[in-house]
Amino acid sequence: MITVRNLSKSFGARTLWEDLDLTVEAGRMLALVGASGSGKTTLLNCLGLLERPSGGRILFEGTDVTRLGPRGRRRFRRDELGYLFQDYALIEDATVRANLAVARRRGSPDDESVLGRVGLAGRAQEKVHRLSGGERQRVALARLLVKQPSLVLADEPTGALDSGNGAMVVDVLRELSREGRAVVIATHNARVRDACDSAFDVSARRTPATS
Ligand SMILES: Nc1ncnc2c1ncn2[C@@H]1O[C@H](COP(=O)(O)OP(=O)(O)OP(=O)(O)O)[C@@H](O)[C@H]1O
Repeated sequence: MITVRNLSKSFGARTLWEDLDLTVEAGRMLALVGASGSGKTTLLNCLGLLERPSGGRILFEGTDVTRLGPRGRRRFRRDELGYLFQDYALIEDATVRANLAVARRRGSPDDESVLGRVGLAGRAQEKVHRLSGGERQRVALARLLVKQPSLVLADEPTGALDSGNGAMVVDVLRELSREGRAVVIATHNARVRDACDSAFDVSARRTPATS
């Protein structure tokens, strides 16, 4: 699904990582681990084409997506990618239903089934800004279930949550991987790391990984 070859990233004179190689196949979950500041979020941003690597290639189903122009990058993000960030990235002053509608595409499951899956049955008409942090993260999860992206990138998705909500996030990400999506999760949480098929230590940065 996604393969990284000889990837490097520097900010000025500071090199975060270089010669980074990893592969995540469809149906697999990879944990990105490593010390704070080692560049996990930066790697996720490179995979999501939000940031350009300093060198190397990112192949998505054989295509080097680092070479895409602005339109190709937008299309890749729109059609293939799903994000789960700690700040939820939701439209705060819109309803839960409107937030799900943004991700809807042909063949998406209906709102009530995904809201039921994340424990928000009957909440579609509520405004997102009135929801708690855990509920917002569940809306973000529901949006992933609606979008059904091929590649899911999650940055500390359980960081601000209690253990029940954290376990639900991991369960839903696992469900998405079982359905054939590749899932990459940056995390400091040992339970989340252990729930993944394998872990890649960004601090080590020369260790090849396959998931
Ligand atoms: N646009 C930027 N310009 C300069 N430095 C940056 C930029 N973005 C990130 N960095 C630096 O790169 C380093 C890695 O940041 P990143 O957020 O990727 O680390 P991380 O492993 O995700 O950290 P944490 O576990 O604390 O979330 C940090 O030192 C950060 O300050």
